[in-house]
Amino acid sequence: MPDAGSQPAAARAPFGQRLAAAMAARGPLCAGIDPHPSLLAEWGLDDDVAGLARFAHTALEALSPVAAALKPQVALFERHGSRGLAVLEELLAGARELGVLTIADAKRGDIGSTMAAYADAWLGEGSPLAADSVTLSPYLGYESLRPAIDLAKETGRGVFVLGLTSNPEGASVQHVGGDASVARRIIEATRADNAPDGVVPAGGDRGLGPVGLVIGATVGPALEELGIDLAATRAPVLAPGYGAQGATPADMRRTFGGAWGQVLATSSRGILAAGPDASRLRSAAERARDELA
Ligand SMILES: O=c1ccn([C@@H]2O[C@H](COP(=O)(O)O)[C@@H](O)[C@H]2O)c(=O)[nH]1
Repeated sequence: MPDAGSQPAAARAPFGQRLAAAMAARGPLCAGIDPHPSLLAEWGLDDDVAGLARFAHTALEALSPVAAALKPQVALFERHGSRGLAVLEELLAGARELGVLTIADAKRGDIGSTMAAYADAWLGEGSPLAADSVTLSPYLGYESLRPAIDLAKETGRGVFVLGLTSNPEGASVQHVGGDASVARRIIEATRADNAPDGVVPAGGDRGLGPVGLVIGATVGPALEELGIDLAATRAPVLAPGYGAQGATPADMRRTFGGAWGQVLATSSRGILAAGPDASRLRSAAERARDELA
């Protein structure tokens, strides 16, 4: 595989430390790069590979200085075929050069043997699609994700496992069962993986580990209702739902309570609607970052 120009794994600090440093320096905003057909049209671009490349380049240059991380939505590159994925590779390489962390929102999940191939693609040294982290779906069981979790730890990268998603349909699977809910089991499973040297810390220690969680900003009181102690997991929390899906900073502070320091709020359409002008795009991201902080 061609080398993607990344640092050797040995020289890379653990993902949790790198993310915490980025959040301390730039605030708790992750800017989503979601080139929806409707946004391409609003930006005066064609829904083709050239339009996609222009969109990705503009978003990268405008948003990198103000976001702790960028989150390209993989599906919106995949819909352009192999040339769309080539644009994503260029975007990931550009983010590395600009020193901004990336979260490939691919939501991968499969039996362990296939999961190892997904891990190689999104987290492997020298893979052209390697990002700093990738989103994973635990529907086949948390342990089926092991190859990706282990590779993330080895390479100083991270994963974000779907816990409580922001869409209204998620509750019918994730919230059922109270204390024994799927969401609670998945979320609690991250705790052991985020414990340094296998020691599970007492609640209150906020040093972030490599295994993050996706918890929607829209889930309201679900964490409390399901008896979930997010702070004890030391998981970085990627929170979609802020912006276009309606959650406000006040909603998020109520939802995440004492775990707020772990939360990286992500917004895509809410920021991207300000394009294509790069300075307006950057201002929209700055406003989002400031109201979150
Ligand atoms: O529970 C989830 C998991 C992932 N997402 C993704 O986040 C962005 C949200 O985009 P907005 O335009 O800010 O609504 C998008 O890429 C989703 O696929 C999510 O929304 N909810």
